[in-house]
Amino acid sequence: MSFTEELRRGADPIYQAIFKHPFVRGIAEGTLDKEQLIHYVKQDFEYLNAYMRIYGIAISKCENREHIQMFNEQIAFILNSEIHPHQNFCDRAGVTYEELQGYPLAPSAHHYIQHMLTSAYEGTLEDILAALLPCPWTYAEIGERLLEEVKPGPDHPFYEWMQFYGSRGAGVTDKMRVLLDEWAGSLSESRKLKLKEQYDSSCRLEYMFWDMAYKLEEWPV
Ligand SMILES: Cc1ncc(C[n+]2csc(CCO)c2C)c(N)n1
Repeated sequence: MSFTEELRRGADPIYQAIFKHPFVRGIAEGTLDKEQLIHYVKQDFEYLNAYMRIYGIAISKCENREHIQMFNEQIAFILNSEIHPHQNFCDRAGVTYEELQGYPLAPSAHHYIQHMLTSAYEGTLEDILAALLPCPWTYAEIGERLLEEVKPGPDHPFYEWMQFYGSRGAGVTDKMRVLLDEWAGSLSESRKLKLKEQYDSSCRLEYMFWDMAYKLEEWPV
């Protein structure tokens, strides 16, 4: 089994909890409230800004152009394409995308971003990939499962969202996995354990991000 297969298998209980989460079920069933969609997009807009900055830190640690290009392409993809699923949520909530931009981070989004930033500033490229990987991997699996289960037509309120994440194949997930598997091959068991901790934390924080949006989580004071 490859290193990233081991990571995925070890985190399976978290993946299963994400698939069952009421926000994800709400996408399948088209039952999310306007406020929940708005909270998600406000927080995710900031999350994606942070994600691009972390790609930038990763670029600063790259030793060849092939790797620089991969991270650079991913930044461009976030800027130009990841706006489509957000637009789907905005349309359903009856708001413009622009009015949801520039809000402060809620606790779980804050925690997730801090976790990725710590990996990026303190770690190596392997640490960064381990912390970034659950983002595309969980969304690709959610999208594929929802397309398979719901088989949405264009009249489903979250048709575009499901098409976007469910039909791109493994894409960036595979690119990150190939690199991480290659690099992890020469690492000690204790370093691999550290990478697993980075990966598992991001999986848990993916769960928390859905939960934050569903419960409209804010700082209590
Ligand atoms: C909390 C959260 N997690 C994952 C994604 C999905 N996503 C964000 S960037 C990206 C591509 C990485 O190059 C993917 C798949 C999201 N939008 N929000």
